[in-house]
Amino acid sequence: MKTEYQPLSAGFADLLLDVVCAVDRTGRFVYVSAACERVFGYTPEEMVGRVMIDMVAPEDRARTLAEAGEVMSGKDRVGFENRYVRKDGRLVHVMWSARWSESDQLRVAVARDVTRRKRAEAMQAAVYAISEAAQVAEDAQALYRMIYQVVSPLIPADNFALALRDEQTGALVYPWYMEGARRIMAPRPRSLAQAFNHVFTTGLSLRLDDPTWSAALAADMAELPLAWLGVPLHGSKGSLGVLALMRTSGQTFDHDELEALQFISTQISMAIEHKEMQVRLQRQAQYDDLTGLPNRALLADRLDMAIARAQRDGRALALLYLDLDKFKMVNDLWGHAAGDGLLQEVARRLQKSVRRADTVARLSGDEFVVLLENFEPGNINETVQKLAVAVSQPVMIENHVHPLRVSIGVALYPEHGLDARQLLKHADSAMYQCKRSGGCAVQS
Ligand SMILES: Nc1nc2c(ncn2[C@@H]2O[C@H](COP(=O)(O)OP(=O)(O)OP(=O)(O)O)[C@@H](O)[C@H]2O)c(=O)[nH]1
Repeated sequence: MKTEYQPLSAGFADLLLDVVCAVDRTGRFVYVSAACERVFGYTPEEMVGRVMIDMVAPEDRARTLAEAGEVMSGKDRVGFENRYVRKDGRLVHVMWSARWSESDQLRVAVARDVTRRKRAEAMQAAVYAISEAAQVAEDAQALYRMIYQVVSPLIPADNFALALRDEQTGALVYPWYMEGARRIMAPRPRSLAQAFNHVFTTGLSLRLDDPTWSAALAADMAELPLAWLGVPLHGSKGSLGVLALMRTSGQTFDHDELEALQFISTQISMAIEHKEMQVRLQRQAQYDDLTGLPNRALLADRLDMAIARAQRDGRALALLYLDLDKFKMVNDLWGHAAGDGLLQEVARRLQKSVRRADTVARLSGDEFVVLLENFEPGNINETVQKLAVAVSQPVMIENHVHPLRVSIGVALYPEHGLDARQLLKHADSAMYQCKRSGGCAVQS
């Protein structure tokens, strides 16, 4: 039975939450239902007559035209997704159901806003990507870059900056940022630093569209960042720093973007903390806490590599084993802290006496090793003498001049050994011989 009742003509289309639309052969909208204003930001009057493809995000245009071709060839299509640029400049993710009406010579379609679902999927993927980055990033800088690569497609901005708490001073430092054409981070006006500090000290997110902040920025810089979004990074032991995005295009950040950045910042904080701990542990495993010099483990690695290079290039290397004479007396007379200070001073003196490419390591207590690469064996006495003189300068301890002496034993590659163990053993026993004989400077 044919009914006279025509639902669409009764205004039903305008009650739908999805957008109903029709596009003619030339690609222009000829009809759009009222929901278009919610989805695209344009009223039906503003949309009708416009060329559909002009409203599609540029990156999605080619495949959108291909899809339109499929529909016009008579295929009913459901589930195609693309992005439109809304009137306010933001992107909206749309899922389509469309078919060609031969009688009307129109493409008729229903569009559903799937931005929220897309965002939720993107957030999940971002959280996963960041936790993976924390595992695979080689160092902190690599991790910061990966964080940027995850965040930037999620919340587009032309400036991105990570500000982190400096362990020594407790103040914010800026270890990583990415700038757009209009540079903001490098000049870093005072008011911008204030915005970072505000988020850092309050632990609260900030969207910089507050007119008082903007005025302060305007006074500081000619090219004002019109939008700034900063979220705190909370670590397990307090504030880690701030992650901020800046737009100079005039487009502000919306509440959804603030929420997205806040959501992902938890994962970012965990990743940064994880990496910081890894770096600390790595450092502790390779360096001596007191002097900052390479420890026995790192020396072993460097020595192996140096021997391999010396062997390949047919060059010599020298290993000097140093032990302070009567160091125990310093501890006994002036206390352990004074002894520590003296060991640090010896480390400084040794480092100043060799080339940057050479290695000065602390093995334990008052024992140090110096590894000299590309060494001319004929210069050994002169070199040892130079080091002995540098180390043996008297030190001031609590306003007393304390004399300092050192025993040094030398091993040369390949003369005294072909591997690390042989060389260390030779240099060590040469040093003991030196010490037993009452403090000679050179003994190989
Ligand atoms: N202050 C300080 N002392 C240390 C540290 N590590 C080891 N020592 C002390 O350094 C001393 C090293 O021992 P020895 O090499 O036998 O002392 P020495 O008086 O130099 O003896 P000789 O080498 O025979 O002249 C010991 O008293 C250790 O307790 C440290 O990190 N700081």
